[in-house]
Amino acid sequence: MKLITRIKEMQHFISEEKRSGKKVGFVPTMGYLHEGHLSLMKRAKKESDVIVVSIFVNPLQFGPNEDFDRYPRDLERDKQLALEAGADVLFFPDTKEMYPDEPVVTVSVNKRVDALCGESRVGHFDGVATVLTKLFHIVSPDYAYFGLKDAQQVAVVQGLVDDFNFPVKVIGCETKRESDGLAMSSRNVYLTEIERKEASHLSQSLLKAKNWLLDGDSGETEQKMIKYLEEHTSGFVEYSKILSYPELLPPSKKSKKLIIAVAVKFSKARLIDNIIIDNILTRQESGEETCSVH
Ligand SMILES: Nc1ncnc2c1ncn2[C@@H]1O[C@H](COP(=O)(O)OP(=O)(O)OP(=O)(O)O)[C@@H](O)[C@H]1O
Ligand SMILES: CC(C)(CO)[C@@H](O)C(=O)[O-]
Ligand code: BAL
Repeated sequence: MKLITRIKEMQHFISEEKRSGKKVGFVPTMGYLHEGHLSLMKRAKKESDVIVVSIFVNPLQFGPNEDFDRYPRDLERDKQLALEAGADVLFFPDTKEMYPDEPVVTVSVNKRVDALCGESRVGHFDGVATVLTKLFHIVSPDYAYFGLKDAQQVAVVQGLVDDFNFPVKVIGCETKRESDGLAMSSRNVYLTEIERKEASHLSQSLLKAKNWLLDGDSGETEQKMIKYLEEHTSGFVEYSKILSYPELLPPSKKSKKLIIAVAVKFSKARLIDNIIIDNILTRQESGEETCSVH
C-alpha cells in the first residue's frame, strides 16, 4: 500500500494509473477505521482497479463547540486495517497541506441541509462539500463510496456531483451494525458502558417507527420515537424525523423513498442512525398532498 501525504504526489500517481486505463475507487474517511469503513473498501475492491482511501479530519466541517480536537485518531492502526482491506493508496494529508491559508473559496450547500444534521450542525455540509470538492480534484475517482449511516451526506454529495459535473459515480453503501443493531461509528468509543447498552435503542426506534407507519399510525410517529428514546436512553434526543429521501423534505404522496432518522447526544458522543424505506405513506390514501407524520 502506497502512503501519500502530499497533494501533488497523489495527483501524479493517479494520473499515471488513469493513463494506463485503471478505474479509481475512492473511500474518503476521517480515520479511526472500523468495519463500516472496511466494508466500503471491500466494495470498492470489487468494482475498481485502484483503491484510494483518504484519512483527513476536516476542520471545516466541525462547529466551534464540536469535537474536532478530541475526534479519535490512530494512524498506525488505520494503516494496518486499510492494508488488510485491500487499499492500494492511503492518502493522509495534514491540515496545512489541505488548507495552507484561509480558503478564498468554499462551497455552499443550498438544498437538503435544512433538516436533520444540516439543521443542528449549521455549516457542516458546506465543510463536507468543500473538502470533497478538493479531494475529488486530487484523487479523480471514477467511483466514490459513502456509508448510508450518513444518508444526508450521501444526498448532499450526490447534489454536489450533479451540480458541479464531477465525473464520479457516488455509491451509497449499507450501514454496518454491531450485533445488537448499533450502527458502527468512530465516535462509539466515547460511549460509557451504560450508554453503549442504551445506544442499541437508536436502531430499535427506527424499526419501531417503520412498524408504526406500516400500522397506519402516521400521525404521531416522530413523537413516539422521541418518547421511546427518552424512556430507553439517558441521551438528549436532538431529532427524530421522517422525511422524503433524498430531498429531505416533508414527505408527500409523490415521494418515492422515506428516511426515518434520529440523532441522540450522549455525554461525549453524538450518534446518528437512519433507515431508508419505500414510501409506505402512499398506501394510506388521505387525498392530501402532504402526509402528516409529526
Ligand atoms: N457503520 C457504517 N457502515 C457503513 N459505512 C459507514 C459506517 N460508519 C461510517 N461509514 C462511512 O464511512 C465514511 C467515513 O466516515 P467517518 O470517517 O466519518 O466515520 P464515522 O464512523 O461515520 O465517524 P463518526 O463517528 O464521525 O460518525 C463515511 O462515508 C461514512 O458514512
Ligand atoms: C466524507 C468525509 C470524509 C468528508 O470529510 C466525512 O464527512 C466523513 O467521514 O463522513
Ligand atoms: N461521518 C460524519 C462526519 C462528521 O461527523 O463530521
